[in-house]
Parts: sequence; structure tokens; C-alpha cells
Amino acid sequence: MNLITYPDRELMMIALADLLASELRAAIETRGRATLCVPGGSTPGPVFDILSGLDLAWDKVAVLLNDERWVSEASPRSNTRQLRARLLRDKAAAVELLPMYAPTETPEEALAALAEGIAPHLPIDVLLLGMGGDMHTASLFPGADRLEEALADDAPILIALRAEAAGEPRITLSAPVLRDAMNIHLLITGPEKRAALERAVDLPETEAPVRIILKSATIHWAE
Ligand SMILES: O=C(O)[C@H](O)[C@@H](O)[C@H](O)[C@H](O)COP(=O)(O)O
Repeated sequence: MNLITYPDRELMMIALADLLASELRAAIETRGRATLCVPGGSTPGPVFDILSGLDLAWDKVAVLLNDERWVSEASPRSNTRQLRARLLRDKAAAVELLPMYAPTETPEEALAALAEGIAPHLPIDVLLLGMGGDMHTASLFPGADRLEEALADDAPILIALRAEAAGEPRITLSAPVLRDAMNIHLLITGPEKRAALERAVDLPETEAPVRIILKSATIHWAE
């Protein structure tokens, strides 16, 4: 495992934001544009705060979430809401946001249109992921109804799935889309997630979906 242990969370968030920014700059230099894909949840907020103030050609960056909870932006559970509040501001206000939500009753109704918006921006240049204590990443939850389909090598770009631990229905990028990213980072904090990560190494992907990127990711951890 390629694991970086930081002396504290604040240092980690600063170092990680700098690293993501330099990978975005390199992608823009090579390809003229870049795709950045980021998690929801509570952990990445401070990285977003720092990243949004860094200098780079943000107008050449497309941003999308790893996954979304099927709730409107009015809900505090909305990952898009957090993204707008913490990342799509300051210098990063110039990015293009690729939607991961539409106001349909079920995610299935919106899947095709959302995937169509994402397809031209693949592969992802810079991918940041989070992980839950149950070893899910993005919305690839152990026990989710369509997990096997989402883990398959020929999975479509987006999958809608439901899992007990997930709360509301979810939409998630599939394993092949995540695995194909050019630069992959996993951000975790605290002893519980560190222990979960170590357990994941010996488990199959269906029980520890985070395994799909463990070999290729740089893992960033602080207590
Ligand atoms: O929508 C989500 O919930 C996420 O994208 C998810 O995969 C998240 O990264 C982990 O659940 C960790 O969440 P925390 O950072 O809140 O622990």
C-alpha cells in the first residue's frame, strides 16, 4: 500500500490540496483541460476550502462527484450542495460542474442523461476518494443491491444502487471508471478507518469495495 501518514489533519489537507492542484496543472498542460472527481461526505471539506483558493486555469477544469445521494440540493445530505459551498467558489468558481443529480423521482430515470454529460470528460485526470468504516468508497457499498454490476469490468459509467447503510438511493461512478483515473488519491482520517483499510487488504472486493483502487491509489492518512 502506498500510504502517507501525516503528523496532523491540517498539514495533510494543505499538502493534499497542493498535490491535487499540481496534478491538475500538469493535465491542463498536456491535454489543454482536466477532469477532477471528488467525494462527498464530511472529510474532504477542508481540502476543498484550500483548493478553491489556489491558482490554476480553473476555467479548463471539469468537476464531478464520485457519487451522489438522491436528494435535492436543498438537503444538507446533498453532496452537490457541499461542492458548491466549499469548492466551486473563489478562484475555482470558474470550473464546469458536471451534474450528478437531476430532479427525477428515481435515479434510474436520470442515469442516461447524466452519463452522457460525463462521458466526454473521461478518463478522470485527478480522482480523490473517501472511504467509510465499512470499506465502501464512492457509493460502492458492501451489500448494495447492484454492487456486482458496478464492480464488473464492463460496467456502464454510472450505476444507481440502494444499500441499507446508504440511507437514500445513490448514484455512483462504476469501478472501471474510477480505476481508469490517471491519478488516484484516497483520503482517510482516524484510527477506525485506518484499521478498516488494513482489513480491506485481505477481503474480496464485494466485501471491501475500496480494494478496487488500493493498489493504484496514494493513501493519505492522519489521526
Ligand atoms: O456520498 C458519500 O457519502 C461519499 O462520497 C462517500 O463515499 C464518502 O466519501 C464516505 O462515506 C466517507 O464519508 P465521510 O468523509 O463523511 O466519513
